[in-house]
Amino acid sequence: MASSEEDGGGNGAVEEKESGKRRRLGALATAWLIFYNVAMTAGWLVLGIAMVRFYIQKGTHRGLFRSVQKTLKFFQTFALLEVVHCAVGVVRTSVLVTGVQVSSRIFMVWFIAHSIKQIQNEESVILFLVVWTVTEITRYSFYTFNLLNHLPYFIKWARYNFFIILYPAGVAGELLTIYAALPYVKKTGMFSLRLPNKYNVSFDYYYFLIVVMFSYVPLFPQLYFHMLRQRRRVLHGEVIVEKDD
Ligand SMILES: CCCCCCCCCCCCC[C@@H](O)CC(=O)SCCNC(=O)CCNC(=O)[C@H](O)C(C)(C)COP(=O)(O)OP(=O)(O)OC[C@H]1O[C@@H](n2cnc3c(N)ncnc32)[C@H](O)[C@@H]1OP(=O)(O)O
Repeated sequence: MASSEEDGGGNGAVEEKESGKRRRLGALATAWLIFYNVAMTAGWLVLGIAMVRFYIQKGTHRGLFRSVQKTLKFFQTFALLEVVHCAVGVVRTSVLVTGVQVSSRIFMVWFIAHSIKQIQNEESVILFLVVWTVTEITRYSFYTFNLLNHLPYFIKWARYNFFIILYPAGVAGELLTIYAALPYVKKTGMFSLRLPNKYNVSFDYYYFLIVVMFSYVPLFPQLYFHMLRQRRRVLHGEVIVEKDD
């Protein structure tokens, strides 16, 4: 059942502050954000439906990534605009938090799943694909309805509760996928630069991937706690003082 904010889902002072912010956001920026969020909701919905149809028709996850990869690559890469939105001040979100979130996704899509065909049928790939899809359908529909000032409470609730389980599940899917890629990367030496070479620099993608895996340890809790703070602010009306980047 959908009840809107106006039905009493929110808190008076917070709503007044929100609508003040919204007024300051120019009409053009709002129109762009509505277009962007509708397009992204539609894109991730198409991806979700394609995954369900694939699984029903084939009865296996093997080949699923291959069949949806074009849609995934397009919409996940399009999400780079989110960093631009923060940077130019169209949305009031930290460039750093959004940048880490988006760059880790882009990295997974292009430098892992796209580049290493041998791991595309891993269950962990399906795990992060399903998790991302549920997250993004919820998140972009939340932004869309919010901008239209008709936010059904269950979408708001889903946006600020699903992540509690989905975030660790997505991270598990991503880390297991990188882990599965390690033997192939080590064997082939892909994306690596060995000495001697004319630039006199060496780079080992295998060790780079290990560093990326370890970087989840300090970075993921920051994103998770950021979302927990947003949850308290939006669902319980707590005033949170955020540090500027
Ligand atoms: C080069 C190699 C790099 C490797 C790096 C390795 C390190 C990796 C560590 C990190 C791991 C991340 C793994 C991740 O991929 C796993 C998953 O995603 S699993 C799925 C679960 N995930 C989630 O639920 C999080 C999804 N992501 C997000 O929600 C955002 O990206 C995040 C930036 C985290 C959210 O923060 P934000 O502050 O934006 O939250 P809000 O939604 O509350 O928004 C704040 C205000 O901004 C307004 N806003 C934001 N975006 C829009 C938009 N598109 N349209 C309109 N309005 C927008 C929003 O309404 C809020 O406004 P207000 O303050 O007025 O209420």
